[in-house]
Amino acid sequence: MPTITVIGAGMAGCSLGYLLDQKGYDVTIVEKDQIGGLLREIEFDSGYHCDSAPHLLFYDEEEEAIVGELFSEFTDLAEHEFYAATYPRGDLSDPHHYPVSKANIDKWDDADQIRDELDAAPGKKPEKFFEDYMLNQVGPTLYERYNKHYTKKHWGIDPQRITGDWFDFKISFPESEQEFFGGSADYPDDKYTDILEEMVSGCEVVFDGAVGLETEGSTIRALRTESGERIESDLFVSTIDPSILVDTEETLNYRSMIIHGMHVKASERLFPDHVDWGYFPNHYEFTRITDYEFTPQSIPDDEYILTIEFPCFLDDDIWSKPKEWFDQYMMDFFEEQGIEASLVASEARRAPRAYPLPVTEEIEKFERINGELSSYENMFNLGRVSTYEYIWIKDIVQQAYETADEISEKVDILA
Ligand SMILES: O=c1ccn([C@@H]2O[C@H](COP(=O)(O)OP(=O)(O)O[C@H]3O[C@@H]([C@H](O)CO)[C@H](O)[C@H]3O)[C@@H](O)[C@H]2O)c(=O)[nH]1
Repeated sequence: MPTITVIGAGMAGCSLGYLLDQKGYDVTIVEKDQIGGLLREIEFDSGYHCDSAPHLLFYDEEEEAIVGELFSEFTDLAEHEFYAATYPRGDLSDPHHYPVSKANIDKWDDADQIRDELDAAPGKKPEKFFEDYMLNQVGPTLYERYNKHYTKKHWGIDPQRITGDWFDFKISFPESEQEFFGGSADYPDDKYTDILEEMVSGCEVVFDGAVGLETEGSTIRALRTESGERIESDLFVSTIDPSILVDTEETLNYRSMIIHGMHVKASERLFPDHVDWGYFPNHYEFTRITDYEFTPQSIPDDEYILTIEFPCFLDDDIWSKPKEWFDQYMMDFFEEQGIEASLVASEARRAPRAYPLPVTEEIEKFERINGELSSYENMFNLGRVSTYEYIWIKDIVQQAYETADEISEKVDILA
């Protein structure tokens, strides 16, 4: 039986490791940090937990049921109707619907002008860049208030340059308030960390960082690691940044995220009762606050488990701020909002490669770097970081099933 080395133990590496182990292959997973990647829960000293951002399992039940089926092998899934709000004035007493709905228009003094702009806008049509796509649908005023600054803050790039195939999937403009993805999503009863650890229980997990490849012609012979090991294998699968593995002077940029987890005691809930998270397009350095009341843990009535997301690049000052800075930033926010809050526990989780950048130059750079990797006959890749695509858990699981099948075909050819 051929040996397979999977690089990275996040959602992509763990789901593939599980599927390959089920097929009876001898799988080694090489992970430089801990199993779970970005899905790993933040564990507070107070005994509570939350994932690092809301990682919802949303999928089309007809076309994409496989993600639900995979998770159901490890946990019960609770269906939940997720609602979001947005706070364009930065004021918690003034929630607007997210997805931004036409009903929000009445909240503005210049509602008539906004309606005129909507009438004049051409409506939804395919566009290469985010700004054009949004302006077509909502006109300049709504775009400015709800999308432009949020998008700039989230990605750190001028929205005029942001491209992608995700606009239609991520952005809608309904008549009135609706659930986040226009339908319910699942959330696991068990922790993601435990689920992913169970997924790889049949694989050998080596905790070491990958640093490069040892190759011979078009074949990879071994993975080289930080500790100086050579891990030989017949087949390799990467779920990590390709610039780490190939010999290149170029580095690939990702948008990083500090996800600040907080357990607070507070005088009131931040959002309306049915709302799970809030967006802050303007005014604050963070993009989104999530309230983890929907998780299966009993949190006292006046206590809240929150994550607050601060996007940045690795060379921005904020990336290296200590956790106390984020605590203070949020305590000031609560005070400004008239909420009396005290901190029970907190942790700042840092995700250096949270999002591939949806701009032409970076995508072209990725293609140059990844070109070398994909030229090796015994290398496969999947996952958001390694394919440099803004994809979600449902897509990663789909890729894992497809990669497992491709690997089986390859094994048959090798045999
Ligand atoms: O107020 C806003 C909010 C967003 N946008 C635009 O939408 C883009 C996507 O934002 P969002 O959907 O919040 O992005 P993200 O992928 O981080 O989060 C979603 O995915 C799941 C989860 O991470 C996967 O399970 C999460 O639950 C979702 O929120 C943004 O770039 C803006 O361009 C806006 O304009 N205004």
